[in-house]
Amino acid sequence: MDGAWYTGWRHVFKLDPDREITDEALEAVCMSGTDAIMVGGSSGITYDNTVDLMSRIRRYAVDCVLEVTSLDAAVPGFDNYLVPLVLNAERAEWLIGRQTAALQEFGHLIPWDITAGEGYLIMNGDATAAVVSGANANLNQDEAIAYVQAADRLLRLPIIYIEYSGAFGDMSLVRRASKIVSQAHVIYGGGIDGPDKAEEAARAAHTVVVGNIVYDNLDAALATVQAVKAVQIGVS
Ligand SMILES: CC(C)=CCC/C(C)=C/CC/C(C)=C/CC/C(C)=C/CC/C(C)=C/CC/C(C)=C/CC/C(C)=C/COP(=O)(O)OP(=O)(O)O
Ligand SMILES: O=P(O)(O)OC[C@@H](O)CO
Ligand SMILES: [Mg+2]
Repeated sequence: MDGAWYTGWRHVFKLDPDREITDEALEAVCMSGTDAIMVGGSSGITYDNTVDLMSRIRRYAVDCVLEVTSLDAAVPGFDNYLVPLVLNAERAEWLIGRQTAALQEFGHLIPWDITAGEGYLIMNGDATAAVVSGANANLNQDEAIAYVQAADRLLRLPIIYIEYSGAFGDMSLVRRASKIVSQAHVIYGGGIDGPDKAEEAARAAHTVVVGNIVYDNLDAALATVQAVKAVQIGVS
């Protein structure tokens, strides 16, 4: 693993431009000590709601990263950009088709030095991202690990995102993934509802992403920051 901009992240909050957040809640999230705010969502993302959320986060010093899921919402001005590729999508459209279509239109504008691809392995079939991309989440652990190895060793993607959005995942899979990668950075997200699950995930993944609980229970969300920072990943 090199010293790329994401390698120091242990804890990240993901905020959805399509959901409401008060100024007070946003301030608490941005001042929480998290390593970065990732802006992204699977549906309802527009240029206007993305610009609006970015400019509100920009009042704070925290790094602000856009996960680009729609060309319409490719907003300039973020610190970094992440482009998802769904590894276990049923159709190539979600693995590489939409991305190459975007490059034909936008390729000359992309700030490559602050942009990285992320190989999404979507393991919760009920997650919006799984439904949108038709991901085959019905994988056993060995099959899932084969995707991780393909992304790391064959495609040499810099980031592998094990996504259980809405449900807490199999930490033994995440641990195995973090242990087996040769160069990729493993991000885990899904179902973290407070410090206990955050700590468990932090022992298994390089980076832990906390999303929906920000909107459902802010205090529990804020408590995940210290929980993650207090432990080290338990793989080597
Ligand atoms: C200067 C300038 C204009 C900068 C922009 C530069 C830039 C980097 C442009 C990118 C160009 C490019 C190649 C874009 C590709 C865009 C694209 C259409 C990609 C496809 C994305 C994709 C595979 C989407 C599928 C769904 C998915 C994996 C989403 C990931 C995010 C996610 C899971 C969010 C969580 O969603 P949420 O709504 O919270 O879900 P729940 O309901 O489960 O909570
Ligand atoms: O919303 P939750 O379930 O915390 O998941 C976080 C993130 O992985 C979503 O893309
Ligand atoms: Mg969400």
